Amino acid sequence: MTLEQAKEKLAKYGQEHVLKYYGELTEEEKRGILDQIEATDMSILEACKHKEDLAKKGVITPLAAMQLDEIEANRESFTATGIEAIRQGKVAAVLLAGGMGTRLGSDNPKGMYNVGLTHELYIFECLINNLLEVVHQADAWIHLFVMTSDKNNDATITFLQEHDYFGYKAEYVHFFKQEMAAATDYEGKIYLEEKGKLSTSPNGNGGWFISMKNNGMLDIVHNEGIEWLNVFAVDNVLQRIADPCFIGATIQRGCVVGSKVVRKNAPDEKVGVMCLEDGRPSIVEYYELTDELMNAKDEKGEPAYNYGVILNYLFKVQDLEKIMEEKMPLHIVEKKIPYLDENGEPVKPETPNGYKFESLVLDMIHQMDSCLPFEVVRRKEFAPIKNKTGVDSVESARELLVENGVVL
Ligand SMILES: CC(=O)N[C@H]1[C@@H](OP(=O)(O)O)O[C@H](CO)[C@@H](O)[C@@H]1O
Repeated sequence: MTLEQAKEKLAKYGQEHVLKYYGELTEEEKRGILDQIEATDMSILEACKHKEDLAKKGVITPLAAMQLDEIEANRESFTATGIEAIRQGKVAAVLLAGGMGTRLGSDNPKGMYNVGLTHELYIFECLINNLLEVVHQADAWIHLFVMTSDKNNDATITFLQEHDYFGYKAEYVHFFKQEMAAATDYEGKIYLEEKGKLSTSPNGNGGWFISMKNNGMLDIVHNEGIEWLNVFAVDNVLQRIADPCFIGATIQRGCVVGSKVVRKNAPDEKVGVMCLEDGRPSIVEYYELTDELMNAKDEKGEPAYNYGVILNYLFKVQDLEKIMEEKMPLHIVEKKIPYLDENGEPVKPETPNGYKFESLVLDMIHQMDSCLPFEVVRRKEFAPIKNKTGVDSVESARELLVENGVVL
């Protein structure tokens, strides 16, 4: 993009200020900021002007989950169907690993965090071990796509290479980067992180499939005949990946998405809840859950929205391709964004000072025609590591790993 073109684009969105220091930049920095301006989707920034409308949901009603007793009664048959699909190469896994271990006090990618006590045991290693169990059970390799971000791509690739992918077969591991979105002040003006660099952050986990497409991953998907993608988050060290029983249940029920859920342990637990929205499957994220929904009861007096998602979804590729062109809802999140003050000095704010813009994977569920909420046993499959200590932490995950026979 030329300087003239950049100016034109910026003028359209009222963002001319980002070129304030352009005259002081080296040739390389000039190229850098022009490239960034070209790559940034600025239309989304308009969203802060009608922020209130963004999170508006339709009419929410309960959606029943397939519960543990029903799953147990059909385990053999579901598992056989799942194993068959895996052997035919129809299933791949997608690890969402664009995040950093910041909240765990680390500057590394989150997956590089060591949860071991007497020996090294990294988050990535736990996940790969879990997937390897299925590889052995099915006696077939499963393609693993790893989504990184600008912030952690090189470190992630080097780390996994250095550790020989923890025993995974290298040809079956593919990396792709998630895209970045600009971060702004409360007026929707993009911050500068450096004189020649816009402030950006990863665009949320909802961009995973588009990023796969933009990075050529769908060629692999098509060439290999992959029909199902099991998307999962880096932080849950206990989760079963490409779980044959879950795959088989989703296929047998004729659903285009499966979503692993746990029974919530408290009305305000920080998990998205499965529901119907205007009659279609949907998820209300915990920070958007109203008190009314939180406390609603069904006819048996049980909480009506009692199933929380653990961020482990099985999507049918064909249906993902159908919705690819549809616009996803935007979520605006308040955040601490490092910026340059009016004198061009870098500032690291202590409190939130602006917005970042994200699309969320859970919104894709609402774009799908059918979804099977599939209950799993919390203490066997849900040990998310969000913090260092307390709820959903390194400590609680260690306890659960030990309980499940993992030596730390
Ligand atoms: C946007 C998104 O996918 N949010 C997920 C994700 O939330 P966190 O904010 O990362 O804790 O993980 C939760 C499970 O640990 C899940 O319940 C929730 O829906």
